[in-house]
Amino acid sequence: MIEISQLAKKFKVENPKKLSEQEKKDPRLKGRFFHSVQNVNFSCDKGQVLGLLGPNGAGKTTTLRMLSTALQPDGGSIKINGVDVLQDPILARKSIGFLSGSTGLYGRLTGRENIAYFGKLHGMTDQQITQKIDELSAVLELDTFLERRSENFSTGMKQRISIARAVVHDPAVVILDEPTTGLDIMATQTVIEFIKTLKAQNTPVIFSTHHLDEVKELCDTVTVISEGTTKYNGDLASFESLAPGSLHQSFITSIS
Ligand SMILES: Nc1ncnc2c1ncn2[C@@H]1O[C@H](COP(=O)(O)OP(=O)(O)OP(=O)(O)O)[C@@H](O)[C@H]1O
Repeated sequence: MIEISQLAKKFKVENPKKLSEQEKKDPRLKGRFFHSVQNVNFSCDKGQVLGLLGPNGAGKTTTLRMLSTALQPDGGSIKINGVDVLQDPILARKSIGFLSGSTGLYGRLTGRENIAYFGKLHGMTDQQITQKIDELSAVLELDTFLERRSENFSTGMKQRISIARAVVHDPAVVILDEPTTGLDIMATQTVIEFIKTLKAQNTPVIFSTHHLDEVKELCDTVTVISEGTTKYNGDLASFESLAPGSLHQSFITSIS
């Protein structure tokens, strides 16, 4: 179980001229600070998949980066099974598997070496790493490129290795920032099936997306954030019933 309460993060605006026109008008801009995340709340239980939705710039990536401990929050709490991970970053790194949109692979290493390197950082033995890579290779369909250097991988290959790398240590919670962005139909399906496998193993999964069809297929619960604030939290059926017709309409209703 992961519980996020009143999470907040502001950034100092070093050069106001560099802000986009939209950011200049955004109520989150207060003096020299841009309050990217102001009050985000949600929770995700064992065996649940939570879809994190929001318009561009809503604060989804900033929120997920705080959950992964890559960013230090200015306020709020993040608890895994009741333990505040901000008090114990080592526990957090052990407990959370995080796929970020920006971390690259080491091009000179093979797919297997990239995954194994992370396994070693987590203190796994060679035997544990080999066994886990075999398991992940089967579900993420890595076998045809696992032994190749990753420098020339396609977007889909890179993403599948990155996902394997994020979960090699069997984390208690998995957090995926836009896991299917830029992927073709086949690679998207592989990632969707992988999320279903995690769910079947009872691992809570939180993923951000702009694809409402993925939300319909995968999610038990939905959180919508806009301008750094949670606007909606609820199960998929309640989200669907926000507006008859389509999830698209439900999304619009939730942020308006
Ligand atoms: N390091 C930073 N310094 C200053 N502003 C930042 C920083 N990181 C994010 N922001 C700003 O915070 C806001 C939220 O960004 P964030 O990337 O979290 O949004 P998002 O919901 O993930 O958007 P998208 O759907 O486009 O990926 C944006 O206006 C962004 O420019």
